[in-house]
Amino acid sequence: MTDTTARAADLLKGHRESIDRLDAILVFTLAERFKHTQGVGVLKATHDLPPSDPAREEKQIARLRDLANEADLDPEFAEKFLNFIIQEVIKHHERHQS
Ligand SMILES: C=C(O[C@@H]1C=C(C(=O)O)C=C[C@H]1O)C(=O)O
Repeated sequence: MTDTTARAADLLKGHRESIDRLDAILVFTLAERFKHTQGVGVLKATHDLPPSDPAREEKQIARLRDLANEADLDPEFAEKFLNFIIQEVIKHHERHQS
């Protein structure tokens, strides 16, 4: 192995270790978010509120797009990602109501 290859292997290892830690943060963050959305689902089911709130979603998407721009993350990707999560939350809320 040349010095350059060894250095590249070291850098790759470092990046992958950071990626693994960040993936763990993502999983714990998502789990925490779903705990709160489950709480919202229970409140909605017991107070006769609809599973989705499009006005709230619109505000969240606008906010997330701003944050993504600030963080140098593709805002289209950020919007798709949030929408994916919200759709899952709405499914949970619909289940609470049935
Ligand atoms: C969690 C809620 O329910 C739904 C899910 C949302 C979310 O995951 O952020 C946002 C709005 C609602 O469509 C809520 O109304 O706050």
